Formats: sequence, structure tokens, C-alpha cells
Amino acid sequence: MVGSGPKVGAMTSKHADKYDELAQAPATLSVHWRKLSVSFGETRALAACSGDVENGEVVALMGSSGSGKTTLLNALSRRGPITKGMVWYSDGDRNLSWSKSLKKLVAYVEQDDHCSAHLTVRETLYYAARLRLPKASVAEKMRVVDEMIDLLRLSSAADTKVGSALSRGISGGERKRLMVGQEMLTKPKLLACDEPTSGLDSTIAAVVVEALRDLAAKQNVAIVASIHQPSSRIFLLFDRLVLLDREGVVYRGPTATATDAFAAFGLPCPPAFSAPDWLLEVVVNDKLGTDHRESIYYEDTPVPTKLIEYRAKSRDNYSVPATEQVRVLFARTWKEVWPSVFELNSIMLHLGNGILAGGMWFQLGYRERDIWPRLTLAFAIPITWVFYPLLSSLMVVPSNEVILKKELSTNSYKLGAWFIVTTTTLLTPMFVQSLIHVSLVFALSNLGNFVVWLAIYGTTTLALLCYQSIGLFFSAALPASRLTTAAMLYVTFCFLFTGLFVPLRDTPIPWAAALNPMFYVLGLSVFAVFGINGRKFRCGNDIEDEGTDFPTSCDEDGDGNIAAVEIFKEYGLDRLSPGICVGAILAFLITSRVAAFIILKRRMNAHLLQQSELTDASSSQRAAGGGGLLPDDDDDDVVDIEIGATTSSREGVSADEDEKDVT
Ligand SMILES: Nc1ncnc2c1ncn2[C@@H]1O[C@H](COP(=O)(O)OP(=O)(O)OP(=O)(O)O)[C@@H](O)[C@H]1O
Repeated sequence: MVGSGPKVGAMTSKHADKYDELAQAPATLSVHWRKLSVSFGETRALAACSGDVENGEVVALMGSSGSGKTTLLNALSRRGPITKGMVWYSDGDRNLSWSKSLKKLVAYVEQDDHCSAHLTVRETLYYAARLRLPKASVAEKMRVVDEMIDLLRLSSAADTKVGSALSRGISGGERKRLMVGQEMLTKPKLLACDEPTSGLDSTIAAVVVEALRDLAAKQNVAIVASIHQPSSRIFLLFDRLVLLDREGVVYRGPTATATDAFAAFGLPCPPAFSAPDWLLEVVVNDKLGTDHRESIYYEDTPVPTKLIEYRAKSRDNYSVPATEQVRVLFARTWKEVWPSVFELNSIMLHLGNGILAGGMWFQLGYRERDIWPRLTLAFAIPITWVFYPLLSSLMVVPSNEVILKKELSTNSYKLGAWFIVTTTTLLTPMFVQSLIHVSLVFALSNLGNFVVWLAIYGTTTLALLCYQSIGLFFSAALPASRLTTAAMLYVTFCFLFTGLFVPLRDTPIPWAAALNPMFYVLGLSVFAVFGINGRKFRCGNDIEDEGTDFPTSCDEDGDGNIAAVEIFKEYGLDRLSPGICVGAILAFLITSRVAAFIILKRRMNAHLLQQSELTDASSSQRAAGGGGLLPDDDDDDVVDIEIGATTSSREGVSADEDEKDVT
């Protein structure tokens, strides 16, 4: 909607000096937008609208569902596209264009932000401070964390775990404030919050909005928050309101006088309605009509004639050193993983599995009839450690993606550090649990001496590492909705094509085993069970006339001994050697792990590139000669510019200096 503000001064491309550079970080930020609209293909997500959020104030963004509140927040914080219109930022008298350096002063709190369930409020903030405040000393970081806890009124919950749907932790309101606190540690000057009160009752929601007010006042931050159906009390905690419908802005101005403005147009708030309910009623049912829409708001800040680009000095851009990234990530991940290492359910599960398997293969001997049970046991032990690591790593990428994107975009750490730390830390519970399982089955089934145990545990560990890597590959390469199907099909393939059930030469695709890591795991496990202690098996079965499967070793009377090599031959494993098996498993392990990392890196780079393109949009306009960003002299009183429509060189633009590669 077009405001009734003053006519914007004439501007043409002759303003060659309009983009100066600012080296000093702005002390405050206000954001202004004019005739801003966003479309996704044919879908109009935000109709042309204008507004301002001044530093130190908290502005509510209300409107009908689908009116574009989230889209507007994304556009203002440059996380989302701008199709037409203009957004600029101001620091007192100076008007600033968007730049990568400015991005560090703009924070965004998502509606469904994620944080670790196992960390306390203080730990969450402290780890965030360690990653995002590279220049601060430990004491300063702790002071900033304590200050944030006080400011957001989180003192009583400071040492409570965040919790999750499954484990009780802090309340919903405390969680929302923690999300805000995490973003505010770096002291941004503009904060966009997507529905900070959603899911909260009105008392708790009021505490959240009061905390935002405190932040705005004490840290001089401009805050804009989308909000659904606030109570009157919460509504009035906001300084101003931007009320949207699908056609644009219906009202922007002080919250206190919003209903008066509507009353002036014959829409007084009925006694049965609270002010915010009535405003929503007006927009949802389009009661205002087109006549009055444009007249309701206050005067616009004039569109500037000159924009300055803030370029931080490159030394202001660095992140914490790689060793510190690894230390913090490890400490943070360990806090999450540690409780699962000796978690009662999983210990019981693996003890139970061990006892069941030990009961089935109980105290095996060294007769011919023990060969098949030993062989199947050599299969059964590692197969457990194929399923668990594969299935438990499937969700690693989907469940971390939101936080990963966020932390990578704030340059908190490199993807490589995260990948190494997370994937290795997650192995710890599996190492402990496989140790329990393997040792129990081993002891109950009488598989051999310590060296045999070591070989079997080594095989299991290799299988575990290999299948965790394959799980990570799936996790990075496939959408979450396809993961279980793909993994189950793959597990079935691995399970069947080992040569154990049907000799591989008798299958239509005998070469399939070569592509099956389980084939090599089974081979190695059979070597461990039969080949290490050199024990031979006494020929003969208990059942008369049953004959022998090993005629070269056993005579007609059933006398003789069967060596391991005969067993390998009988089951088609004689062409394998432990070296080939280890080599093949390592090849699968390394290939899938590296592929998982490369794919994840591409995914994250694509996200960062998209953000970077949004950031660069205004810079590209600038490089195009300036005519695009600021309005030419025409009859319209607001700008109408197609940001992003211009492609051009970017000489003199700071974007390159901190171009991101997440590795
Ligand atoms: N990436 C996108 N692609 C296509 N359409 C989109 C996209 N993002 C938003 N939209 C559409 O744009 C419109 C505005 O979406 P937006 O999420 O900004 O609305 P909202 O006011 O925040 O809604 P709500 O109050 O229901 O959360 C909706 O119709 C939505 O479906």
C-alpha cells in the first residue's frame, strides 16, 4: 500500500557519490522498507508494503494467515528474496545499504528454532558465546552470558536442561527467550522474531514480549516480531503495529491508537472484542474496504538520496580458531551423547540381545555339526552392528540441518569440524554397547580365546564404522522422507547377498556380493571364528548315515579332522583373505564417509550461496550504476525497483572478502 507520506526527493544516476563506505560499525540500526513486495514464481507472498522499525522500539507484525509476515521478516533480515521495492537501514543520520558486514548486526529468531535438549540454559548460551565471540576472553564470555540470563529473566531456569518432547526441561516461554538470548549474544542491532509467542499462554507470552522490550530498551535494538492473536496486554507492550492483509499494509502506527484510527473510518472496536482481536477481524473479513486503506498510517521516513555501505575491517570477520571450534563442538556434542552411553534402555537391549544370542548358540563345540552354527554365529554377531549404526545415523543430517545452516551462516565453525566431531562422538555409545554385546555372546557361545575375541570385536567395529558411514551417506544424499525406505532396501540387499543363504555363483547376479560390504564383513568374521585359533573340527555327525560335507577331510567312517581352509572352500570364501576383507570394508567406509561430507558440503554451500545472493542483491544494483537502487524522479512517491533483476560486475563490493566455503 502506498503511504500518504511526503513526496520523495528526485534521484537519478547522477548521484555518483551516493555509496560511500563506512568502516565504523553502526551504533544503532533502524530498518525502513518502501513498496516492498515478494513473489515466488506466480505466487505473491507479500503485496507491496512500506514501514519502519526504529532502534529501541518493538514493532508487532500482525495480519491474516498467509499475508506475508514471515516473508517480510525474511526480506528485512535478508534471509529471503525481495522482488520489488526498497529496504534500507539507518544509523542515526546515515542511511546504509545492505552488506555482508551489516548482516552480522541483524539477527533472526525462527519460529521453530532448535537447540540441544541435554544442555542447560547457561551451557547453551556459553557454548554459543564460545563459538560466536572470538575476541572475548573467557571471563567476558561468561559475563555476557550472565547478563543475557538476567536480561531475559532466565535466572531461575539457568541451570535447568532445555529438554525435549520426551524429556521435560525448561518451559516453552523460557525456551523462546533462550532462542532470543542465543541470537543476542553477538549484540545485533536489529532482531527479527518469527512468532516468539506461538504456543504460549498469554501470561507466559507477556513475559517473552516484556523481555523483548527490555532488550530493545537496554541494548538499543530494533525489534520486529510477527505475532498471532495477542491479548490486549501483550498487544500494548509493542510500541507500534504493522497490520497486513493479502493486499498489503492496512495499518501502521502506534498500537495504542490503532483502534481509534479504525473507529475514525466507522469501524469502532465493539465491546465484545479486544483491540487486537478487532484489528484481525477487520483484516480477515476485509471490513475496511479499499477507500480508507491508504489513509490510516503515519508519515513515512523519506527515502534517502544517498546510501552508505558498511564494510567491517577484515579482522572483524574472523571466527574462532579451528582447535577451539573442535573443542567447543566436542564439549557440546559430548553433553548430548554422554547420557546415551550408559542409557538403561540401550544397555538392557544389548544385554538382552547378547543373552538371547548366547542362549541360541550356547557352548558350541568342535565337531562337524558345530561348523554351521559357528558360521551362522559369525554372521549374527556383526549383522547387529550393521543395523544399528546404519539406522541411527540416518537422521544425523535432517535433525541437525536447521542448526547447522544457522551456525554455518553465522560463521560459528567450519562444516569439516562439525562433521568430524559429531560423527565420531556419536560412535561412543555404539562402541560401548557393541563391547557388551560381543563379549556376552562370545563368552556364552564358547567361541575361543582372547585373540579370537579381539578379532571378532575388531570385525564388529569395522562393520560398525562402515555402516555408520553408509548411513551418513544416505542421510546427506536423500530427503528425510525417503531415508527409511532406502535404508531398509539396502539392509535387505546386504543381508541376502552374502553367499550364506544361496551360493553366490547360483544367483543371477553373482557379482552383487562384491558391492556388498556385508560380504566382506562376513568373510572377516568367519576368519576370526575359524581361522585364528587353528582348531580343527572332528569329522562325523551324531546322526547315523548322515555322511559328511567334507569328504576330502573325513573318511567313510567319519574319522578325520576338518581344517579352517576346508570350511572356507565349502562356503565359497576361499578366494577372500583377511587383507582383502579389511581393504574392501575400509574402501566402503572411506568412500561413503567422504561422499557424505561432499554432498553435505554442497547442500550447505547451496544454502549459503542463496543467502549470499540475497546479500549481494543490493550490491549488484550498486555496481550497475546506482540507477536501480534509488528512485528516479517520477510521479510516484515511493520507489519501485526490481532488486535482483540486474546482474553486473561487483567491483568495489566487500562481498568477496568473506566469501564462504563451509569446509
Ligand atoms: N518459498 C515459497 N514458495 C511459494 N510460496 C510461498 C513461499 N513462502 C511463502 N509462500 C506463500 O506466501 C504466502 C505468505 O507466506 P508467509 O509465510 O509469509 O505468511 P504468514 O503471514 O507468515 O502466514 P502465517 O501467519 O500463516 O504463518 C503464503 O500464501 C505462502 O504459501
